[in-house]
Amino acid sequence: MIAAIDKPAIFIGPDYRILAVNQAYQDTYSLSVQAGSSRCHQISHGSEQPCDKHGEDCPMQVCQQTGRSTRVVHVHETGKGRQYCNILMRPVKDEAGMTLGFLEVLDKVEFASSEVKDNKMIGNSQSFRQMLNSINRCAVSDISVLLQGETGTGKELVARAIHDASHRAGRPFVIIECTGLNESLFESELFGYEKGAFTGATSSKKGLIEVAHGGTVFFDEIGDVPLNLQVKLLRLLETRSFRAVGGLHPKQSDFRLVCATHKDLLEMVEAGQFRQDLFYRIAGFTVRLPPLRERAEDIPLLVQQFLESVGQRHKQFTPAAMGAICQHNFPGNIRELKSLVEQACLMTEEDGIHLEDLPTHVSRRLPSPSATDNDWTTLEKVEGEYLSRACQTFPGTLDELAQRMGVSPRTLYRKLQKHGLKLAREKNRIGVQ
Ligand SMILES: Nc1ncnc2c1ncn2[C@@H]1O[C@H](COP(=O)(O)OP(=O)(O)OP(=O)(O)O)[C@@H](O)[C@H]1O
Repeated sequence: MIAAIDKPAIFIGPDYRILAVNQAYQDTYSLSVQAGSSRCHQISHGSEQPCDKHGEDCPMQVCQQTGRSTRVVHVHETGKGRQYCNILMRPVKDEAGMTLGFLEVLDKVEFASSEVKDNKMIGNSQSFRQMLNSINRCAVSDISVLLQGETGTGKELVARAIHDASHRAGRPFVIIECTGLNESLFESELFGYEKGAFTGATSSKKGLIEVAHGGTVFFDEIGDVPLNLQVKLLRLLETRSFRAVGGLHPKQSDFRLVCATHKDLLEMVEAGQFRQDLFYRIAGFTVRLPPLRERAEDIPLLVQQFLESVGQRHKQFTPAAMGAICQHNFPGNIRELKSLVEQACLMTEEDGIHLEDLPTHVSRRLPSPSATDNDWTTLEKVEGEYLSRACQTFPGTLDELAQRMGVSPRTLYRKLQKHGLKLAREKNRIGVQ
């Protein structure tokens, strides 16, 4: 029966001994499995100790405690190096309800890595693994997913990973940027238009929703959709049907919905800024993306990844420089770290990157305010003052300033709007991609 499973699979006893194994499992690991004597942790972790003895949750113990199936993401030592695996562990019982053993079935996680690897989501920390677990759980179904995380935490990357791990992988992945959406953009970009629908519509154009048919639509910054458009969005999500501008007949599109936000949507619902019915429609399953400061142990790995991605793998940060980076709190998260590494590489011709090569806000930690009440100020005020100075003095475009600050242009645009600021040189328009 185990040979009939088309994924790597084993059947194990309560003493971790592998009692049956299929070929796909044998092919995954460099060590050969001796059914009846090899133990699962020896093969998958190269360890004489069960997983829980070296810091990972043992899925078999969870099954024993709960009597139910469980899923967990582990790093396994495969024939191709260390690889993330999504493990399904299922207790197998006899007619009397006695547990005979446990069936373990593996899915290799292709979109993430615990080592430096091109085009993968990199990380090793507990919070990163929890996020992978959530991604794996929701990717296989068609449930609507809400990605909740600060700017630069990788929401777009996760949305793509969910799409790539789903049955829709071969179909389009369409991004709709909600910041700056107004009524006319919403209709023409999302639903398309017919020839002659308005001045300038010299030919008909398909909307993004139609283009996405069979695939995934990613609404980025869904919290920025104005209230008047939320009703239209809700109608689209409920019926999956729409009408092109100037079109007579409704069209249908079959798409999977993934949304992202850095805002607290429930708070917005309470404040009357976000429709409750829309919230429940989009938040079928929520994935939380941890900020970089919560996964600081991943910083050295990510730094190495970014050095490689700019072709500078021979360069190394000195321990003092790496120490300063690890202590920085990264409001722009992974995007900020990436641009920090790129900038630091430009600052030195040598292989060693020193503390002095880092921007001063990273190399010199700000003195903390003393304990007297008068010394404290709000972050909002500091942010406003900093941005106001930047707007007055920065000679480049909004895109360039955003890169310097380690945030996306959209985030910077939002922040400038919030503080009522404008960059004199700014010429870029932000809208639907
Ligand atoms: N785990 C990761 N490993 C490697 N690179 C990552 C990881 N997560 C994010 N990145 C990189 O960080 C940058 C920011 O990621 P992304 O654009 O997905 O963030 P975001 O949360 O959508 O940002 P925003 O809210 O500002 O739109 C990208 O260059 C992305 O490739």
